[in-house]
Amino acid sequence: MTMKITFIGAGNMASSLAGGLIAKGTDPINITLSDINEQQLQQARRTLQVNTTRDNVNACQKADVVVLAVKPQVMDEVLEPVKAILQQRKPLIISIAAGITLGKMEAILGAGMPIVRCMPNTPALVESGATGLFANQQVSELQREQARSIMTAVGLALWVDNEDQIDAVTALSGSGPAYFFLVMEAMVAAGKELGLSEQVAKQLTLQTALGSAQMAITSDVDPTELRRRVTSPGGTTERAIGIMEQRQLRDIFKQALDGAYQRSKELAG
Ligand SMILES: NC(=O)C1=CN([C@@H]2O[C@H](COP(=O)(O)OP(=O)(O)OC[C@H]3O[C@@H](n4cnc5c(N)ncnc54)[C@H](OP(=O)(O)O)[C@@H]3O)[C@@H](O)[C@H]2O)C=CC1
Ligand SMILES: O=C(O)[C@@H]1CCC=N1
Repeated sequence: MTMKITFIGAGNMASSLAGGLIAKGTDPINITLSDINEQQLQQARRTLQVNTTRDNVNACQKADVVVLAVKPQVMDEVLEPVKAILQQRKPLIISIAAGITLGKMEAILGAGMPIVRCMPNTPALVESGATGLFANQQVSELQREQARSIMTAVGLALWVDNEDQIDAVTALSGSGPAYFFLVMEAMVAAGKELGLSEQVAKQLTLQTALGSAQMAITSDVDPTELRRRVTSPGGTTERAIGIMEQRQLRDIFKQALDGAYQRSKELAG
């Protein structure tokens, strides 16, 4: 379906999403990126050949879909100046901002606006993103399909059952890439301690992460069983996993995700 899409905010996430859409066949002529930062816009023009502007109101003039891709902390100041044009035209609004609730956006923009709140993640940049979406009552079936197709262009996109679950998605897959990167950092450092060069430790770590994710995704077997198959009785993995369990790794993840979930709630302001 041909639609004109405007991104307000042309940072990491907007350029990943726009890049994914273009890779999947959207003509860059139908994409506009609006930002206060000229450097971001220059880069977008150079790498994506999209339309760019520093005028958010102008960027909303012809859009069928407006993606809000600014930091949660500036959402109020971004929405106030565009609210009249959005009210007049009622495009589909898709917010990717962490924590900003539908209620908050409806309160600023006024009633009757179709809004999808969603949470993608940075692997969208390599078309391997994971996104949770939730729509308000004003979003039509066609608009639901538009929102889903935008997010599917950069990876997996799943509707969740209620808005609260978007905060859970934020804690799980929104922030999730950082958890895996931390594990990679820790494994490379530990490999170095055991005498491997940085380069070898890094290559082996990254390939192991990729292989494990590919196995878990492509196999019918769940991660618990896949782990069991690596863990020979009395072997090396058993020793390592035993230490992780003893150090309460599961509890650390539980607390960490809970912290991210609470922070998502706080960001609503
Ligand atoms: N990074 C991530 O992993 C994820 C982020 N998100 C959400 O996506 C949103 C964007 O994040 P991200 O792309 O990382 O952030 P970035 O900081 O990379 O991009 C935001 C852009 O918005 C610009 N901006 C600030 N004020 C305005 C304004 N008034 N009008 C237009 N543009 C403006 C910023 O300019 P300047 O830099 O000059 O301030 C910046 O270029 C956030 O709300 C975040 O919660 C969602 C999922 C994952
Ligand atoms: O850390 C953040 O607040 C954003 C949202 C999810 C990933 N990055």
